[in-house]
Amino acid sequence: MLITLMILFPNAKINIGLNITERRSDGYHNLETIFYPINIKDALEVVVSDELSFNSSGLDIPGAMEDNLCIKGYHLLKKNHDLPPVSIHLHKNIPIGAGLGGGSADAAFFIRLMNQQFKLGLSIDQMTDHARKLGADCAFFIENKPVFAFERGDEFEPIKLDLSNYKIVLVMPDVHISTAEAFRGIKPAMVKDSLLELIAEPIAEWKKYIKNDFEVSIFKNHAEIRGVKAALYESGALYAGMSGSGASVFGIFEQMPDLQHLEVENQVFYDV
Ligand SMILES: C[C@@](CO)(OP(=O)(O)O)[C@H](O)COP(=O)(O)OP(=O)(O)OC[C@H]1O[C@@H](n2ccc(N)nc2=O)[C@H](O)[C@@H]1O
Ligand SMILES: Nc1ncnc2c1ncn2[C@@H]1O[C@H](COP(=O)(O)OP(=O)(O)O)[C@@H](O)[C@H]1O
Repeated sequence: MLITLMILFPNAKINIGLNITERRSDGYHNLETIFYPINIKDALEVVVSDELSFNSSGLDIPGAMEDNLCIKGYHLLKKNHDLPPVSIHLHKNIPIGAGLGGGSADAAFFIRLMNQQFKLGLSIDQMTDHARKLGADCAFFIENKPVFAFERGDEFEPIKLDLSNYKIVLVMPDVHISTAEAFRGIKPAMVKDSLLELIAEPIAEWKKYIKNDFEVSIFKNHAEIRGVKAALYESGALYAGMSGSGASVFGIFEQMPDLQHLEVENQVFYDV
């Protein structure tokens, strides 16, 4: 039997700023945010097989196999394409319930992998359309480049933002927050200055203007997450903020920091 094997490495993202501007009639919210890819990765392997299967190693993924976003991606593509059964293996390394979009990244990379492997002929726009059906931030991971995102967070404008000369440190407190839970604490409000303009300011200025609307309610209920952000600023961050709906918090530094202000139970990813 011919075994066809392919492996991709889905990466996480951070949100630099997040304004939740309006409640929509479809149950979602309009928002604006900057998505920036970071270097924390899963490993996703797909092998042609006799039947569709999914298994994982690494971090435990909550939910049944059918709930996994890779399997949902398979069924979505199968509606329009003649696909063979595949066996999917995911090594999970991106923290879950962290605001890092790990599940969405897996699904988007799965679509890319299937498109390539089975020559489905899907354009970037067609893959992006498929991805946004699986989750609002899934669409970002098709192109996986820094963007200003708006509407449900699934419409994009590319931005020129390169943080490769800085050190990004990501801290994952021992708390997991679901996106739906985080939205329950939100009162949407329009903004005076768009993030698209603010992000062009020098990084050292960002802390004066750029905020994440989820922080207000999440910090009220989880003082430890607020503490992580404070510790990152005490350690010299030019900018620090919670990513997405939390619970991870990142700091952008000029040099690798000494994180002595941080509680030891937090998991730290250096230079992501
Ligand atoms: C809000 C963000 C910002 O990055 O949070 P994170 O998940 O990254 O933390 C994302 O866009 C999330 O994307 P994703 O996690 O794919 O969201 P989905 O699965 O589509 O939605 C989960 C739930 O969040 C709420 N939701 C999500 C996106 C949005 N623009 N408005 C919403 O109200 C809805 O209640 C929805 O049922
Ligand atoms: N491949 C996957 N990896 C992680 N979580 C997944 C995956 N597929 C489905 N999920 C579900 O999505 C939920 C949140 O996923 P994740 O994208 O990691 O969090 P966040 O939205 O905070 O970035 C998990 O609780 C899990 O039930």
